[in-house]
Amino acid sequence: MTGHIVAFGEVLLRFATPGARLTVQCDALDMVVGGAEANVAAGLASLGHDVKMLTRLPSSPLGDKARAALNAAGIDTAHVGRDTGRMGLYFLESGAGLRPSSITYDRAGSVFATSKADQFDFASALEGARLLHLSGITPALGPGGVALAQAAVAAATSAGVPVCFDGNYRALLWDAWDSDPRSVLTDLMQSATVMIGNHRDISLLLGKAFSGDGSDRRREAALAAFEAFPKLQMIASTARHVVNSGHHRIAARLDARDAAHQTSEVDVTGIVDRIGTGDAFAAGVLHKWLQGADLVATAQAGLAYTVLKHTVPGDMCFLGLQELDAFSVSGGDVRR
Ligand SMILES: O=C(O)C(=O)C[C@H](O)[C@H](O)COP(=O)(O)O
Repeated sequence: MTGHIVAFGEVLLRFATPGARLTVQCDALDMVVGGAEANVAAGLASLGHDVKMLTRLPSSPLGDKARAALNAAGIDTAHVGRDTGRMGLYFLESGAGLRPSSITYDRAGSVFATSKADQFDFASALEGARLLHLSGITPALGPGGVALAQAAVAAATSAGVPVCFDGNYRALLWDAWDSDPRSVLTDLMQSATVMIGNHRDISLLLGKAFSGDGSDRRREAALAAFEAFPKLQMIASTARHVVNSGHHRIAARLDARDAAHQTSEVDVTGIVDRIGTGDAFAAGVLHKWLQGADLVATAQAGLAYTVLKHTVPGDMCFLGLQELDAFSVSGGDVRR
């Protein structure tokens, strides 16, 4: 595979309550490195792709920790800038059964969120790239984040690099400032070739509800998005039914302009960690899409990688090609 992928976005430290404890019951929290775009980068790097992370981190032990985690995942960090300032954090109170997990962000004023577009060398990171991946989290950070996301897609467009945009709607971030997510996200979507998002994300973008049932509703939404966004070639989404926090049923769906494919549903039980599973889905889909695979194989890879991620603690999925390929035949038994 020639050419690299650029992932642009904020890298975070996550502090999670161990087991299913409430925060009030904990004296220590588990720390891992995450962040939506870095999670996609880690998945793609683990699947054998050449991936560069374009971000900025504090010049501090916390920034060192984040950069070391990116390197450990096999991600190129040559375009990771460093500066004095704070690290973006989030706190995860882990759920169980019918009590969902909850997230508290502590990322305002981070080095990434306060960066200016001219502090990133978009042109050199994107030179020779096959894809820019970014998400709706960067513009949700505030007016500065909107400017960063706009600069990233403008640089990709002028370099002729296709854009993958993951809606990743985070109400907690958009609601923290006087934001207009619809106009910001619609503008960014004009540059996207691939969208990761479902009919609800499309409803938000287009200010329109889709009335049909199940698959029909998703197709109706996809066709409306293809009409609104002329560059868009593929929309990838999961259909997730939550039974409880340890048991979900998941299918993968891909919509192209002239065809669609939805996989059958997989029962995912004994969930170890749900965070980062949307990013693993994106990585699995992009992995196959970049190879020019058909909709069926691409949807299957997205499904397999997201299902596998539910078994991996932490934000990032480090499973490789062998695990991805073995997924459908192993049945979960020990490999010896
Ligand atoms: O929320 C944010 O801003 C983050 O970046 C933290 C997490 O890494 C992603 O939210 C994971 O996203 P999912 O794959 O959809 O679970």
